[in-house]
Amino acid sequence: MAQTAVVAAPSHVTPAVRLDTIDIGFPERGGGYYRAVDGVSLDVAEGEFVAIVGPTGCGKSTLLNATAGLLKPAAGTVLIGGTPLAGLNRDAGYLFQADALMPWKTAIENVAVGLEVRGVRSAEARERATRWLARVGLKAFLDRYPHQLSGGQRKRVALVQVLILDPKILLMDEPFGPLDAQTRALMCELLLKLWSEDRKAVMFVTHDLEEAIALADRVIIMSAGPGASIIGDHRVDLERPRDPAEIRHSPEFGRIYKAIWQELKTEVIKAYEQGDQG
Ligand SMILES: Nc1ncnc2c1ncn2[C@@H]1O[C@H](COP(=O)(O)OP(=O)(O)OP(=O)(O)O)[C@@H](O)[C@H]1O
Repeated sequence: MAQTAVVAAPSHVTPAVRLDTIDIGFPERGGGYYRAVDGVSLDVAEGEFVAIVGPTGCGKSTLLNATAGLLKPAAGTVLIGGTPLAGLNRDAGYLFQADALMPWKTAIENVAVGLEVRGVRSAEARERATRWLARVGLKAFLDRYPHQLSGGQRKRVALVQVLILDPKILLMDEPFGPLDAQTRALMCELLLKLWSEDRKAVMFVTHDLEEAIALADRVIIMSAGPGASIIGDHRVDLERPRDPAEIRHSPEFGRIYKAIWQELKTEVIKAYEQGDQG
């Protein structure tokens, strides 16, 4: 581990998320078993923004799925606010690469529906959805259907669809992956703005190391699978509030990037070599 590495939060503070020595695997065709992640421990403090990077197929999504309660580890425990997770994680909001907008509902309906399902009156749900959509610059697009919105606009709707439910934990899996570079930069800026107004614990999976450093308080590096584990844990001590586009030009950013990339590169090469052999 590099010098910038940090250890878990002090033991007297209950983390928002604790992955305690978890193993996760999948049955393979023909009766085998693929051990995806092996002995992973990770604490995410309340209000902390943690980015997870690692070579393709190493198990980043698998870790998020376990934290969401969508996957049960073969061994180890997922603790949410100190309580072992059983079933779905109701404290978490999940944003995937592909958004979960319903094509037959307008932007406002897509955002309000989550509140309505929780018993909020329709008029109030719509009022709150309007406020949220206005916060992300979509007040003029309330009645548009998803196919009438740009990729970036749809992503903003998807983001507020999750945030309106006020989850304590935000799980984001390559959320800006399909967007063009400029839209992606604007989404990063928007995400940091919203997060700084109401700090949630965030686990953010990305392939983009620059994005990880620009956004996060800590960057976690996973090794190549099978049996992937955490091999690096770097604190990102860049000032906040940050402009995620501007901060990339600072010398401190360059130093952090270099330290993390040195570790990550080795794993990326390993994963490619395994792919070539496979
Ligand atoms: N349902 C499943 N059944 C069998 N194998 C699976 C399943 N889900 C994931 N895997 C395997 O587990 C490993 C980890 O997958 P995962 O999607 O978590 O990786 P990742 O790091 O998120 O990948 P990427 O960066 O490419 O999105 C991969 O080898 C994948 O093929």
